Amino acid sequence: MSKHLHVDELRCFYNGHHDKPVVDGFSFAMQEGDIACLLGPSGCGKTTVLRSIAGFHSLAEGQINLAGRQISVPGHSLAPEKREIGMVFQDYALFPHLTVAENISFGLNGESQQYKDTELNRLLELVSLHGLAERYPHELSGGQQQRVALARALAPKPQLLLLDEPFSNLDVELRRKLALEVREILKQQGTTAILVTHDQEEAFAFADHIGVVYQGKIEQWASPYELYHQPQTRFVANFIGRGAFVPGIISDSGHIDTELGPVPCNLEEPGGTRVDVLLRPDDIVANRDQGQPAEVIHKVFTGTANLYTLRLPTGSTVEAALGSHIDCELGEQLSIELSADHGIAFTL
Ligand SMILES: Nc1ncnc2c1ncn2[C@@H]1O[C@H](COP(=O)(O)OP(=O)(O)OP(=O)(O)O)[C@@H](O)[C@H]1O
Repeated sequence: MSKHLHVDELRCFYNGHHDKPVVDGFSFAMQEGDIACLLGPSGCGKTTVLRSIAGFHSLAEGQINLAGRQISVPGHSLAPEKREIGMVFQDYALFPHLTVAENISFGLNGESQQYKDTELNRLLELVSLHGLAERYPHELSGGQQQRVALARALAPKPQLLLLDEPFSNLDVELRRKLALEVREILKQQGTTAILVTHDQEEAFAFADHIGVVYQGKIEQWASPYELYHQPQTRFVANFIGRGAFVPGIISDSGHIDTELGPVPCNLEEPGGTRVDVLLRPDDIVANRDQGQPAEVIHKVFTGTANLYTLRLPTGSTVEAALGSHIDCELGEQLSIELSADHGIAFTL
C-alpha cells in the first residue's frame, strides 16, 4: 500500500545560515490514519520540519508528498491553504471575539448552511463541548480552548493534522489526559496526524510511531516499545527512558559479562569485544541473600517505587526502581542483582 505522507531527504536552511543546514537528510513516511510524533531536544529541527510540511518553509533539497500530490520540492511549494493540512498550536490561536461555535464554523467556510449546522453539532459532540457553544475563548479553560482549536482544525477534514506542542501550556495531569483524549478523537476520525513535542511521556501516550530527532536528522523511527527496548543509537538509548551504561565484554558463549553478571547479547560481535550495556531501572532487583553490594548515592520516591542511583564497587553507577518498601538512606549498601531479559549494548 502506498504511503499517505512521504517526507524524503529534506534539507533546510535559515536565511543567512547557508553554511549549516538545520535539517539534513530527514526522511519518514506515514500510512493514512497513523499518528506519529517528532520527539527531540530543543533546537533539533522538529518545528522546521513541521513548518516545511505545512508550507511555511522552503526546501533546499528533498521533497514532500501528501495524498498522492507533490506539495514541496526545491523551487516549488504549494501554498499552505491548498495543502489540506490542519494545524493546532501551543497557544490555541482562537479568534477571541468569536464564540466556540463561530470559531469552529470558521473551519467550515464555503459549505452550505445545512452542512455547517450538522457538522458543527458533530464536532461539538466529538470534542465534548456541546454545552459551551456560545462561550467566548476567555470563558474557557486551557484544555477546553485546545479542544475548540482541535475541532476547528478538523472541520475541513484535512488530509493531515499537525500539532505543534499543543499541550505544553497545560498542567502535567491535564496534559496527559488531553493527549489521550485527542488521540481517541483522531483515531475515531481516521485522521493522520503528527505531533511535535519534547515530552517523552506525552509522545508515548499519543503516537503509534515516534521519530527521535537529533541534530536535524531522525535517529530512529519506531514504536514507543521498540524505542525503549531496542534503541538503535546511543543517543536514543540515553534520550528515551531512564538508565545508565555499564562496561561489558562479549563472552564466547554469546552473553555480555558485566560486573553485575551476564546479560543477553543483542550484537553479532566476536567474543572479547568491549561494549557499553544499557541497564534500565527495572533490569535491577533487590536480592538480600545472593546479590552484590551497591551504595545508595541518590534516591527519589515516586510513590510505587523508590528510584535509586547506586554506585557499584568499580565506581560505575546504575539506576534501580525498587519497591517503595525497600527503604534505604544515602550511603547505605543495598544488595542487588540483574534481571535483564534482553541486552542493549553498543560497541565502544
Ligand atoms: N528564524 C530562524 N532563523 C535562524 N535560525 C533559526 C530560526 N528558527 C530556528 N532556527 C534554528 O534552527 C534550529 C532548529 O530549530 P527548530 O525550531 O526547528 O527546533 P525545535 O526542535 O523545534 O526546537 P524547540 O523544541 O526548542 O522548538 C535551531 O538551531 C534554531 O536555533
